[in-house]
Amino acid sequence: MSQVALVTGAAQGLGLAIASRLFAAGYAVAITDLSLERAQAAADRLDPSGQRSLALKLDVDSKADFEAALAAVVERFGALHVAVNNAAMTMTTPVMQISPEEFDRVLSLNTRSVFVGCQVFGAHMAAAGYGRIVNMASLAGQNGGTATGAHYAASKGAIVTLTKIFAKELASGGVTVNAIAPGPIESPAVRAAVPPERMEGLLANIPVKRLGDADFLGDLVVQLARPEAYFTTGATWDVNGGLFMR
Ligand SMILES: NC(=O)C1=CN([C@@H]2O[C@H](COP(=O)(O)OP(=O)(O)OC[C@H]3O[C@@H](n4cnc5c(N)ncnc54)[C@H](O)[C@@H]3O)[C@@H](O)[C@H]2O)C=CC1
Ligand SMILES: CC(C)c1ccc(C(=O)O)c(O)c1O
Repeated sequence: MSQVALVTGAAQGLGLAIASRLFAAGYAVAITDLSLERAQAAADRLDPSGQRSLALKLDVDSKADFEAALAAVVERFGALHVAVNNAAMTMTTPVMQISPEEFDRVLSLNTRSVFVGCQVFGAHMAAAGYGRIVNMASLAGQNGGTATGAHYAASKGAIVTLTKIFAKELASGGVTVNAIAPGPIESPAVRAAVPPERMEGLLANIPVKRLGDADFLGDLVVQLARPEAYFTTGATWDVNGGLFMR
């Protein structure tokens, strides 16, 4: 039986790249997203036979959706070994104009979702005595991001802290919890956020002068998901072309 992974926000972008690399590494993969149709379309492209994939609706704002997705994965594949809390939203509003409601919305979708995902998936994994959780943070959570993304940056910084807390809590259950903090990665979201005329300026600021590679992030998840990766937990893996160094 294959090892089993679940990725949130996996219908496109980095989540899809991560799901694809896990699938290529032999995992059975649950591709989850806000829209079941988009998750199903991504799963159909990845795995036309449907033998090692499962498309699910999982709105990360809903704890019930996490619980239902876990139950569906266990029913179909028998277990869940790897969970990637990837889904998030961005909003761009000058920091002094962000309303409390907008702040709450971003923190709920980006941070509370990771908290709930670690609780729900972590409890299942710890009961089984084994698991791997990877949380998607961001360079913005390390360096403060931009003046129009204060809530986004704060939401991602909090993921780094939550990752350490759950790593300690779940270690005795054989579960590791790590975060990845990417800088700008070649992806639909970066292409949408950075118009062509601003791309040169962005690249000029990156020490390696290139965008990051989404498949590399997927391969990093595959490495962190290996049983042999038991000794890295609570860590945040920077993938940012030199934009932030500890
Ligand atoms: N693209 C980049 O360069 C960077 C991305 N990141 C992080 O990587 C992750 C993925 O980013 P991208 O692929 O660029 O984003 P994206 O916007 O292309 O994809 C996000 C996916 O999440 C889904 N989603 C949105 N709300 C959801 C909800 N409530 N429940 C479930 N799914 C939902 C969307 O439908 C979409 O499929 C995010 O956590 C983001 O903050 C971090 C640093 C850089
Ligand atoms: C694709 C989005 C807008 C994006 C771009 C850059 C960063 C970063 O450098 O930290 C992000 O976190 C993003 O989400």
